[in-house]
Amino acid sequence: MLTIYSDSHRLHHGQAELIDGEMRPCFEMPSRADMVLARVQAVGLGEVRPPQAFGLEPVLRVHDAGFVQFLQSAWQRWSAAGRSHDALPLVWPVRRLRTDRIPQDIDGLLGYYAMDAGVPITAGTWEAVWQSAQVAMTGAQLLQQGERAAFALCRPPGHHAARDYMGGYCYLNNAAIAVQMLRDQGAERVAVLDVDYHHGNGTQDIFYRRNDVLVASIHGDPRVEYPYFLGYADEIGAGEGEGYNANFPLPHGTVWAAYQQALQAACERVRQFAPDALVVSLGVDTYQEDPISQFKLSSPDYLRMGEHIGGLGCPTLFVMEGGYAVEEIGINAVNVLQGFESAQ
Ligand SMILES: NCCCCCC(=O)NO
Ligand SMILES: [Zn+2]
Repeated sequence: MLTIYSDSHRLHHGQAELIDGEMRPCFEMPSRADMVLARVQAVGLGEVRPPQAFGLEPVLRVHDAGFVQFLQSAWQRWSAAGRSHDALPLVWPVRRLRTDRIPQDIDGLLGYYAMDAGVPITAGTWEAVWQSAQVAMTGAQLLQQGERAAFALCRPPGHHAARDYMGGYCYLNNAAIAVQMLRDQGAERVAVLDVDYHHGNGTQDIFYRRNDVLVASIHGDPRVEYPYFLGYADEIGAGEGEGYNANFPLPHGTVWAAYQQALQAACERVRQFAPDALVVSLGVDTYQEDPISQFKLSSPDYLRMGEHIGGLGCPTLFVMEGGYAVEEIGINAVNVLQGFESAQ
C-alpha cells in the first residue's frame, strides 16, 4: 500500500492544551507521525511519497473562505498583538450570543472559529495544516488513478473540523476534503467510516444534508465523552441526507467483542450504500493504553478491524486521525492497514 507523508507536520507543535482544568503539554505531538512512519517503513508496507500540490480550490469546496483566511492569518494577527506564545481562544459564542457578526479582534476571531481550547495556533501551524490536507488530496488522487488503497499519513488530524470551525486538534478536515475531491473527480457515492475513538463531529456536519456521502462513525458515547455535543444514534442526516448518517456510540470500557458488533453494523451500512470509494478516518485512540480515551482494544484487534474494512472490497483511502499512545500508535495504525491488505 502506498503511503503519502509530509515532514511539514513537525512545523506544528502546540506547547499546551487546556485539559482536566489545567494547561498540559499537547498530546497531539510530532512524534505521533514519526512513529507511524517508522512502522510503515519497518514492515515494508510500501512506497512513501510526498504530497502533490493541489492549491486552495479543493479546500474551499469543503471549508468556508473566511475560516480558511482566518487560519492563514491567525498567527500574524496574534503576533501583531504582541504575543509570542501559542494562540488559544478565551471566549466562545454559546447559546443566544451572536454569530451573525464576526469579531475583528484576534481573541474574538479565535473564539468564533474554534469549538474548544484544543487547537493551539503557532508560527508553523498553517503550513503544517495545509500540507496535511495536500497529503489527503494526494491519496484521493491515487484512488482516482486506480490504486485499490492508499494511506494518507496526515498530521494534524481533521475530523473535528467543520466547514467553518476548528477543534479537537483539527484545523482542516483532511478526510472531508479527500471525499469531496473523489466526488469532484467522478466517484458518484463516497462513504466515510470513522473508527477514531471520538465522534467526527466536523465530518458529520459537512455531509449531514447530503445523500452522495454516507458517514458512519463508531465512537465514545457523547453523554460521557468528547465532543459531547454531537454523535448520538438519532443523528441520521437531514433533508436529502436523511438516512445517510449513522452513529454507533459505545460506552467507556468497550472491548473488541462489542466494538466488532458495531463495526459489522457500520460496515453493513457501507455495503448497502455501495460506494465507489471509501474514506476511513483512522484514529487508533480506541487502544487500551490511550492516555485520553476509554475503549479497550488491543493491538491484534486492529488486524481484525482492517480485515473487516478490507472485506468491503472498496477502493479505500485511510486518513490518519487520532491516537496518543505514542509507543504503540505505529503498530496499531499499520495493523489496520495490514489487516486490510490480508482481506483484499
Ligand atoms: N482535548 C479534548 C479531546 C480532543 C480529542 C482529539 C481526538 O483524538 N479526536 O479524535
Ligand atoms: Zn480521537
